[in-house]
Amino acid sequence: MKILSAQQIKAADAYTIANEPISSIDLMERAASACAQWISAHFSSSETVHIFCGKGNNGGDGLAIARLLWEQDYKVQVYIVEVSLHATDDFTANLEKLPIQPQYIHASHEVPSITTGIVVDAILGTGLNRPVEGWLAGVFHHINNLQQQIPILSIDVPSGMMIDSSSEKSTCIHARYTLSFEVYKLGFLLPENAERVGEIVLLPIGLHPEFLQRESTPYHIVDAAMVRALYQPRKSFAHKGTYGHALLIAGSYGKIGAAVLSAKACLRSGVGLLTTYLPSCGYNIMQTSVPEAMCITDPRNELSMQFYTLVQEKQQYNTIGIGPGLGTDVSTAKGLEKLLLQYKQAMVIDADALNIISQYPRLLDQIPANSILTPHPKEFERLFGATSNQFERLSLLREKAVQYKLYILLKGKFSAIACPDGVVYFNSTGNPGMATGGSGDVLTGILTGLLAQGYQSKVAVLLGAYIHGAAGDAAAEQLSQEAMVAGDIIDFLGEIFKKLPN
Ligand SMILES: NC(=O)C1=CN([C@@H]2O[C@H](COP(=O)(O)OP(=O)(O)OC[C@H]3O[C@@H](n4cnc5c(N)ncnc54)[C@H](OP(=O)(O)O)[C@@H]3O)[C@@H](O)[C@H]2O)[C@H](O)CC1
Ligand SMILES: [K+]
Repeated sequence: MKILSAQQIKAADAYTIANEPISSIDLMERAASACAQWISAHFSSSETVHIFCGKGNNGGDGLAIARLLWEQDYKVQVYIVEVSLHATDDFTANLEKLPIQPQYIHASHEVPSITTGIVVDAILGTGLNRPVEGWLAGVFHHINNLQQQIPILSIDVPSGMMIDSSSEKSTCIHARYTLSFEVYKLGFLLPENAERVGEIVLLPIGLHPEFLQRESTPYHIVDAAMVRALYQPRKSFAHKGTYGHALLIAGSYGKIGAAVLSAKACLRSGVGLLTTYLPSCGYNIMQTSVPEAMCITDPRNELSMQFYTLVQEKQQYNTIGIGPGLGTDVSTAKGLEKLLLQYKQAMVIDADALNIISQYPRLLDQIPANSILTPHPKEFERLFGATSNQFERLSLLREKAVQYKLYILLKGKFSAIACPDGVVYFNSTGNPGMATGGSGDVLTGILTGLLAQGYQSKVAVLLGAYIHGAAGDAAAEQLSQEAMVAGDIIDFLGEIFKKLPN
């Protein structure tokens, strides 16, 4: 699914009006009725609905929602926040049709104290063109300070939030739900806005499919439909050689668990054969807990230069996953450098392997093209430097993926996957229960398994990120976000793979 900018959404609006064709006021009515329907499906008509409207089209939506809910016997209060002198035509048309008397607000102290019901925020939408400050910021603070039990529903966008740039300097409404039209907005997907958007509900409003199809954007969402199209069912005449041989280089004294989790996830993702390369202290643990994996050990407790020799001698590995629990010992760093000089196929690089690379940045140039890097935000910062906000970090992510011809998966609620062509995909699965030790090791295992069995890097990283999050969602559903651990993600992989065929 495409993510459009504010400008593109405006163009989609205009294209729909001209080519469906539909009048602008009827398109607003369609948007408002989608919201009113959602509200009536989720809140009883005994609730008073307090609707705050600006004077643009977002406010117009609010007025139309007010009328539609009033017609369904909701008690409705409308407050018009005088954000500007100018009102749009569709706002004015809906004001004329409003069956109740609105109250006007020109100062923050005029916000009523609301103790029951629900609040609808239709003050500002995608037309925001500067940070919210002054008395309007005061109005937003008043609304945000309403008692916790009063849900705030933002229409299209939480008022005050920029959708294409950072809103750190803007005062924003903090919504419990954002009822947004047709497409995800980029700002929703970045952590700086997590507290502002709340739960995102996408409501289709019939924007013209032709426009949505032909418009190009560097930002996309990985959804179930995309993943089903990427998935390749196994061939009926397959043998274990058909699905590749992966090498997983992982573990150090005290962190063999990371290697075990990664190895299990790799095997549960369909790899034909797996060899793990571990420090000798991990041998018994790996052979006992993952009997399906072959095991080669390094005599030291840290993985040393010897692992490069091993790869050099045995070129049969279809891919290599390196990093989980590895440690950053100097001998390991030397081994990694030698490995990068020798091995030229796409590989998966995670955790301490990334930390080593950030200590020796020259190694970035040695990483085979189309490899997959999976940093969390701190690792990303160590690798590529700090940025002043998350939109800038996103630009840097794209820039580095293009520069080094890599797939870089920046972990987060919506993990951002930047590709060598500069396109970014946001994963839509996963939950906070996955913020637990070992989740990343599981992801490395899945990605290594998919790459080894012949998926192209792009497919492997999109499919892998989605499956990882979906298995985490299934685990949380059954066990709770609190009680689930990383190993549970592996246990639910099968359930997700079963759902993939079209
Ligand atoms: N295609 C769709 O998805 C549809 C969207 N609809 C709704 O329309 C809004 C966008 O409406 P628009 O009129 O373009 O913009 P807003 O309502 O968000 O803003 C209106 C004016 O507010 C002023 N403004 C901007 N920033 C600030 C600020 N920081 N402080 C105060 N005022 C501000 C600005 O006017 P100025 O003259 O003051 O510059 C804006 O013009 C979209 O979000 C949907 O809700 C349609 O209803 C259906 C189709
Ligand atoms: K809004």
